[in-house]
Amino acid sequence: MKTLAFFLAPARPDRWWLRAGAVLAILTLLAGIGLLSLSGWFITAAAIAGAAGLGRSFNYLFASGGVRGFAMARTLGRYAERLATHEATFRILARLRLWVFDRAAPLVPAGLGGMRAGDLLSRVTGDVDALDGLYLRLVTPALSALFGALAVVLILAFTAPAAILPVIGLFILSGLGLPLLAAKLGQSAGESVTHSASDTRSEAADLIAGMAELKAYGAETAVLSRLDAASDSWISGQRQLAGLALMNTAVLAFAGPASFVAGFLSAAASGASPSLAALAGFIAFGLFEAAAPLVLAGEQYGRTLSAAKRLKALDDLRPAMEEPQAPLPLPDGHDVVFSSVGFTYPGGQSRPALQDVSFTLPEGGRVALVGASGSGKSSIIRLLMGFYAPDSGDIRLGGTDLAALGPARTRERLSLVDQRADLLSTTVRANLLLARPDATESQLWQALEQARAADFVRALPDGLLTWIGEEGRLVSGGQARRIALARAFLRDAPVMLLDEPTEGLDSRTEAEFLDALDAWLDADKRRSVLIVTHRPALLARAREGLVMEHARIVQTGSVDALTTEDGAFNRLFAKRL
Ligand SMILES: Nc1ncnc2c1ncn2[C@@H]1O[C@H](COP(=O)(O)OP(=O)(O)OP(=O)(O)O)[C@@H](O)[C@H]1O
Repeated sequence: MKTLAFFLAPARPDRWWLRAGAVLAILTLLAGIGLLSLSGWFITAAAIAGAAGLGRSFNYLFASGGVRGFAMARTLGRYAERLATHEATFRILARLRLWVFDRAAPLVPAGLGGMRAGDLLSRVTGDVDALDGLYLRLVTPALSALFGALAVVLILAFTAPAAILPVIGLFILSGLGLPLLAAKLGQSAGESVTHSASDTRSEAADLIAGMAELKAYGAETAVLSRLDAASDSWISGQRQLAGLALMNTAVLAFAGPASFVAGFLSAAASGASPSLAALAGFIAFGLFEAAAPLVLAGEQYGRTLSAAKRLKALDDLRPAMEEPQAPLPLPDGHDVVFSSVGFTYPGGQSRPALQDVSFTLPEGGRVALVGASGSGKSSIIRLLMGFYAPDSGDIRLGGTDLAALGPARTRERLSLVDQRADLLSTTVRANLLLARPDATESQLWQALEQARAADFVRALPDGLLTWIGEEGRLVSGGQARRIALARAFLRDAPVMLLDEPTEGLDSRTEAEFLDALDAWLDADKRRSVLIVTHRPALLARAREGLVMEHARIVQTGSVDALTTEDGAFNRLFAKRL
């Protein structure tokens, strides 16, 4: 219950829609009770009056007007209630989706807190949707059932008091007992539906993302069989819930008339006239309408609760580096200083990724970071980008500790291009605008010119508006890298971080990429670059070199000096340069 209560808070901004929905639901229920009881009483009384020959003295007009009034109120009320509650629910769910995204986004650089991408997708879609059970089927129907029951007690107190106990007793059984039973019986099936839906999406996402590799190794059968198992379990959970729904429908179909009989007989037994006994019976039958949505809420309870738990779990995950409460303003300078930085990946091997790492990337500096695979080069970039926080030592930008600036502010001064050149599956233009949403057309073309990408973008079928495919698969690796570089130029942050940016490119494309970079650096002498590389061509463009071995910086100096010294650098590069 605490978990569900947590999700009432996001409903606050739409509380007036919910309240309007609840009031309309109560009015609709009362109109339904009025319609059934008045028409039941009217028919019985008219029949008795007719049989006794009192037809003319009976007030048909009053009763038939009332029946029409209630019928119209009920129809209009139901329509307006659906509008209000659905409006509220869709607004709340839209806000919840953003809430999930806001919780997940800071986790992304450090790996989604152990979640799979499909699992996150399932939380944003299926789990958020399942919470409609809370707003639509639990809160409003429970309120209307409560008020409906109170109104019925009041009416019966004046008409057939003896019927109060059996009618309310039966209503408690069907409106509280049955939903609780349904919740108990449906809990494990509901949980299974939530989890297996997520597993199915995760397996499907993995299958699609890795289709080429899986096909190449003939390994798709294993993933397909996991997908089959997850989807079988999803279907079986849904089948159990459908079975439960069927059973509840049957019980409800029996309980409705039973309420009528209980109301009628108890009123008649206490000496009420046949028309008043019929009134009591139909009141009980009308009130019974409020029980059905509660039973549905009970059926869905397991699913709603497990979805709420999975969403709440996101709130408990903390990003590896949190934003400070009050981030300091960005300093004027942007020299980067690592001082005795130590870092071990959370949940990774206990071996540190960085140990006692100290170096400076001064304004205007061009520093290459080299070292064997796994020595810790990319970890330096990840810490500087604020994806993780150092365990010891500190990192400063323009003299201010990154912890005090926070990752978001720090990144305003940094641009990152790595070998994956992460491009979104959208147009060239939209990819560029990520770096500067208000960039003009001419600024976009200028950045493309700078990155030596303008010619091929012009030659694309729709130019800037060409869709570049999933993760940029419809452009070549070199073109994708140059679009990413143009994006970094457009951002115009003074510190450029390049992680193996030309890996996999031929030497001509690599030279074009580096010429573009050189021209950008030369245009403002305060611009600096840190290049992680194994490639001699990139080293030639750097002035300083840092050599890493086993998580430590073991050698520093100008690239020329490093090539002549007998040390770690030469062990890595001497043969290649
Ligand atoms: N997300 C992670 N979780 C746990 N350990 C990690 C993670 N990323 C890297 N490591 C470990 O940290 C160490 C340094 O990795 P890092 O990626 O910084 O090396 P690198 O020098 O950039 O290697 P490469 O040249 O192959 O990219 C390695 O031992 C690696 O296994």
